[in-house]
Amino acid sequence: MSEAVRTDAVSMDRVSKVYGKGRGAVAALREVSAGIPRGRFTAVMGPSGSGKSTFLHCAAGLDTPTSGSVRLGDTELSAMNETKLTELRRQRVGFVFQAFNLVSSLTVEQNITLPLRLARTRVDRKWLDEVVGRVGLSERTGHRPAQLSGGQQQRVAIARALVTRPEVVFGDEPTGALDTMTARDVLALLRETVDAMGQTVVMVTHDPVAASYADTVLFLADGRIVDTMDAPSGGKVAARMTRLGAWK
Ligand SMILES: Nc1ncnc2c1ncn2[C@@H]1O[C@H](COP(=O)(O)OP(=O)(O)OP(=O)(O)O)[C@@H](O)[C@H]1O
Repeated sequence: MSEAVRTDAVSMDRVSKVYGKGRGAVAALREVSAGIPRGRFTAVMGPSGSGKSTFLHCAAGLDTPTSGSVRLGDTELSAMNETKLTELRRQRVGFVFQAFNLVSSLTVEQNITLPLRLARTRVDRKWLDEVVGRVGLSERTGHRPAQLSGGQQQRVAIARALVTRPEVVFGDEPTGALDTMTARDVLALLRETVDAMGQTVVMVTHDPVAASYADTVLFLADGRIVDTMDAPSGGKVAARMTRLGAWK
């Protein structure tokens, strides 16, 4: 394997994030160091308030750490200003959130290609067709979001995240608003983007079964990574979460 292939998609080195100042200050991340391997599916779990969203936001350049270093590939994010970070988020990463965040007046295809238009990038028709086919929406490209089920809307959001060929897709509770069966379909799709397309995916979740779709689970507690688990099963993840006091 070449050096370039082995490097992490995201590396975090002693990342701390403190919200607020003085006595009201909250340390959301405390000297977190982690590598997100390329072409793998990583889940981030932990009790409520443990810092999962903050971890994801710092890793994705949506939030700036108070101290420490975050690198996307070879690019150091902490040195970038907001304009450069916006550009980087548009071009190099994709996002899937719990709320699908689709534009209701646009068709499925227009929603999917929106990041390209914002970045003034040409639509690669072949790639668009592949992405749309992969998420199973080829027959729906002219529909509006309101004409789709929740699961289909999240598929549109996943296609929109993939269309720019991002280095990493970040998901913040991407199945949080979906029923169990639909959630499994969406998780299987994320898994497939890793296995069939070589995509790197990082996902924050509360759900041990969702985490079991990942290759590796990072466990956060009180702003620190306290454990990692490879080849997770729902049962093993749930047991670990119970030991962290997540479900008292
Ligand atoms: N903008 C903010 N201002 C002040 N405190 C914040 C802010 N965002 C997060 N926090 C605090 O930082 C800590 C970590 O929050 P974070 O949202 O990262 O946790 P989480 O593990 O994602 O939680 P949950 O599972 O409940 O969504 C919490 O104590 C939270 O209250």
